[in-house]
Amino acid sequence: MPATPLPTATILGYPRIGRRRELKRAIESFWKGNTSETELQRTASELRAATRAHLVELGLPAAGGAVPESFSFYDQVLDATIALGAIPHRFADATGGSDLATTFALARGDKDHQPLEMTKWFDTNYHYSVPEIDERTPLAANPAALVAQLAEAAAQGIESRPVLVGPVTYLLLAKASDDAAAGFRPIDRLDEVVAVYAELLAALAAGGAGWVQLDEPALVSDSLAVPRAEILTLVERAYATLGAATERPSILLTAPYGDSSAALTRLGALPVEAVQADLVRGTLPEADLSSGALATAFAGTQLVAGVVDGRNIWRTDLRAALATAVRVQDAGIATVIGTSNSLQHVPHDVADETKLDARLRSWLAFADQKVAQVAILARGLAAGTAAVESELAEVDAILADRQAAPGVRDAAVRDRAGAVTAADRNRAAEGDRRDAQRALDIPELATTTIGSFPQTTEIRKARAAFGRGEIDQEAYDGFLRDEIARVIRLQEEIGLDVLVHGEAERNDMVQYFAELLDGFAVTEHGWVQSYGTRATRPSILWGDVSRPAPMTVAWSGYAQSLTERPVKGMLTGPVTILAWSFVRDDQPLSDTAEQVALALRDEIDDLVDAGIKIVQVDEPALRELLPLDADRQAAYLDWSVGSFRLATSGAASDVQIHTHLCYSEFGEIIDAVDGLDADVTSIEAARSRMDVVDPLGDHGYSRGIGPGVYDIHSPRVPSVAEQTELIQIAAARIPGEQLWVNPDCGLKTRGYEETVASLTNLVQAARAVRGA
Ligand code: MET
Ligand SMILES: [Zn+2]
Repeated sequence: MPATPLPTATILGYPRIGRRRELKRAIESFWKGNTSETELQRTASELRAATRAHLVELGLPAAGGAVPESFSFYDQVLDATIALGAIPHRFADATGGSDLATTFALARGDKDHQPLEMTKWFDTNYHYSVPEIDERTPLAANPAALVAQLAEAAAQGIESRPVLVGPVTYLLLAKASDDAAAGFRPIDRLDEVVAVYAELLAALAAGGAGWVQLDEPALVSDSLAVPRAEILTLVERAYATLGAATERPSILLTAPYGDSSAALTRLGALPVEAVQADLVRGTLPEADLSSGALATAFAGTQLVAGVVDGRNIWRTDLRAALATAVRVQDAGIATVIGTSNSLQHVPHDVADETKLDARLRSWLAFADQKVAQVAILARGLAAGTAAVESELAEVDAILADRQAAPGVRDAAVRDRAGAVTAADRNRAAEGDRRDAQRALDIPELATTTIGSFPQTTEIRKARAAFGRGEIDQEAYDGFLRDEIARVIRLQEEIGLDVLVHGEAERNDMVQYFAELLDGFAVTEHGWVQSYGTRATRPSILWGDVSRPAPMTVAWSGYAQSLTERPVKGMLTGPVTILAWSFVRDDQPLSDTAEQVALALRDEIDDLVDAGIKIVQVDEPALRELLPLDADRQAAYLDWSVGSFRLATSGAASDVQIHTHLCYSEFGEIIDAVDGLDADVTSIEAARSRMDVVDPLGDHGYSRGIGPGVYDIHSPRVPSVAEQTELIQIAAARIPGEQLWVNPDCGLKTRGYEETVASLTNLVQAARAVRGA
């Protein structure tokens, strides 16, 4: 039993990067050698202290473990790797010195070591460093950082709660290292890993921790290697052991990012002191709630009701959130107000957005506002709804204002979306399109790129100068036109078949469109960590979406005017625009996607009128938004594919529609990819050495396909021989007239030298295979 119960207000985690991305700057300056490790540690420690004090100021109790210790230099999964001492053998000679040095060595690699792979964390746009585990990976508890942070907090008069990715999730997110025997699965080492967690917990208890938080989002996912029912059994096994440990803090077990309702009663029965449920994405187990089974399971266990949404930036409907928490409490369960997941996915503070429209701003809640909301709800839960009636009424009024505000609902947009018919989602038959597109005169094994060319310092400088008003529109446009002309000439010289304009005008493939569409707003400081020191600034999609004017036609049309070869128009698809923005929560995502699709449909029309014959609509986030919950996947794939088809089906048969998806694990969505009905699809494949061509071959995929032959994630230049071999692997399974030759993804993060060398080799490789 907990010595002290968890206070009734908590959050699962807070942004780590700093209000002005101080941590990013400090780390990058350390990487450059401008500051010492001691200085970096001092900055980090100051940032942590400021965060703890700020959370208390915002209403989290200083005592009792309400304040999470969720700092990370780089990534929380990597932190768990360090805490478990699970350093892959291949890094044995690369670690060194301190935990921090090891962290950066694993995250970034060096000339002799590929870094740990990075992949998306559940259905978010945050990337974690994938642990590599085999039978012999060392495991040894390393609680130093966790204990030190606890002591730091104590010195500040705050009793904080260390946060760690839990053992089951950690192992399910790991991959078997290259040294592992065939059939080895990291999860096979669960018992050993749990023993190390027990040691970590003992060290935390000795260090004075009253509570520890162990995150097990694996509990809500159907997308992991182990079926969900089995994950629950593994969690039960792990926490039976951890719960039985005598030297440990009280355990808060969390199940963020999705629906744990089917597991919640069993989780409540575990020998832990608190369990969190995401009640935004998820629901309560109604039958067990009304029968009393949930209360029985939770006897002696607190339930952290995750009623404040940690994934979006809208003010919580406090009345509804409180009602949910009250239902749990009235069932006889000790209830704590919490967030649905860590606030690491939202920016710091709405108050920083002084340039945002005041009315829009009043509807928003970033991390700080969400903490304050948690505190209000906790007061309401303790003292009754009446005690917080004025706060609830204030939110009621704000939500009503939002619903009634101009632009939130645009009759013309809604009428048009309402009139969409099935015919609007269908193009002519595939064969007819193939015939009509022969006029494009595209060779077998046609070579092309994915869209962006290197974003050079000069491009960034020009954009910044234009942003500051130092150069005018005319000068900036002239700069971009010169850049486009250069990129077109370069592609002709290299000998590519289908050209691109290079995307020099785009700061970001989503934000560019968000700035030109109605219904979006852009923030000034709304940074969210994407991975390591990288952050993105998602736009806010707040209203009905429409296109006041063409967005890309001038650039693409200009590029096409410079060459005889076809230039691909380049658009970002509806799902990706939604996935990488903060989207409205007052209507189904599918409705929002339809509006974006209609705007893109008009853009394609205008591109074609301007002489563009090939249009690529990128959907790299199609896989990312796939719900973790298997029950919700079919409906998602249906609307997401439908929105792509709505965007692209206005194109006549002689217009070739391309799409691009940059990941290779697409076996599970191959039917959906087929359903997009794009004439040509490019996908990532180089790193997996064309693994995707087998599923495609088995599937009998009949349209154009461009499996990447050039890994653009590193500056390495792939040789002609290497790219030839990859093309040959693909050509063995896919007929030449269907096969395209292209890199894995866009080139914007690459330098020119390596890009030119790699593309030159790519063209030669395609010619070699064609000639063979
Ligand atoms: C993340 S997918 C990127 C596609 C985009 N057209 C580019 O080349 O950059
Ligand atoms: Zn890509």
